[in-house]
Amino acid sequence: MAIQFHKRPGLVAYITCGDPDVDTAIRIILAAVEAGADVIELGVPFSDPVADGPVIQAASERALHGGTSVKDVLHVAREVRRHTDAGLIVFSYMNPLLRYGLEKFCADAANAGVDGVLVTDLPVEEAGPYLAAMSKHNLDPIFLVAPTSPDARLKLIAEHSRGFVYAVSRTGVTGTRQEVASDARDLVKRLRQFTKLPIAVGFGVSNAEQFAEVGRFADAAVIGSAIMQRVFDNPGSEPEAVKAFLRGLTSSMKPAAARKG
Ligand SMILES: O=P(O)(O)OC[C@@H](O)[C@@H](O)c1c[nH]c2ccccc12
Repeated sequence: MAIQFHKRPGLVAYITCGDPDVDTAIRIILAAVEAGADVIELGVPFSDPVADGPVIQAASERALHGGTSVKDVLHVAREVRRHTDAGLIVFSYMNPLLRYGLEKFCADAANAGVDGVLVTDLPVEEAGPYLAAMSKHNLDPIFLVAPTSPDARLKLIAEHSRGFVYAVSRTGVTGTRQEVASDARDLVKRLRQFTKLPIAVGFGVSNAEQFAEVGRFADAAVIGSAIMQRVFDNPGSEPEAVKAFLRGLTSSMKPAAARKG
């Protein structure tokens, strides 16, 4: 098990664990994998999700309302891992992980079959103890870079990243957009100077055209809000709806030389 992209662009699917409930989230994730997702971001719902747009905020609220905890997210990982080798990333704010206990979290995540972790609000400059715990348990630390990150910061992040690097196509919050920001292309180019790891681009990728466009300049595209919108719009048939949507994106993609993280 490792983070690996099989097509170009690779597909990273963000899924809030626990929306509408934990068991359905497991089925949604497996449906996304069947539709071609290489990596799943297992979203830990959090009460103060400052970087999230309205769709993912609402998904988080529903998941919290159902009582979804870090422990549940690790249960999701363990169940999903029984059926697939897809890359599994826990996607969280720092607070829930600290409450769980950082060392215990890393041990339990590795044991559940998780490959990597992305903490949205942890700057690499403050990540010492986190990086040590991650490395001890052989987990890949994934970081976000933004168009506003200066080169020195891109370099630092590249040095501490494993698996892939997540390039946010613009500043602001997550959510669907009309077009993929041209900033994203420049950012990928700048980041490429500092790393050979795959680069995934996210924020505002919501249809087949944008997905293909990202593939022209990056290794993978992240899709979040467009998936969680399908979950919300299709009560009772969430996995089927997500699968149909993602198949529409991946069906025209070509196999690429596999790029290992
Ligand atoms: O929703 P979008 O625009 O498709 O972007 C992916 C994004 O949602 C997902 O990766 C994500 C969820 N929460 C975040 C917080 C910060 C950065 C990124 C994220």
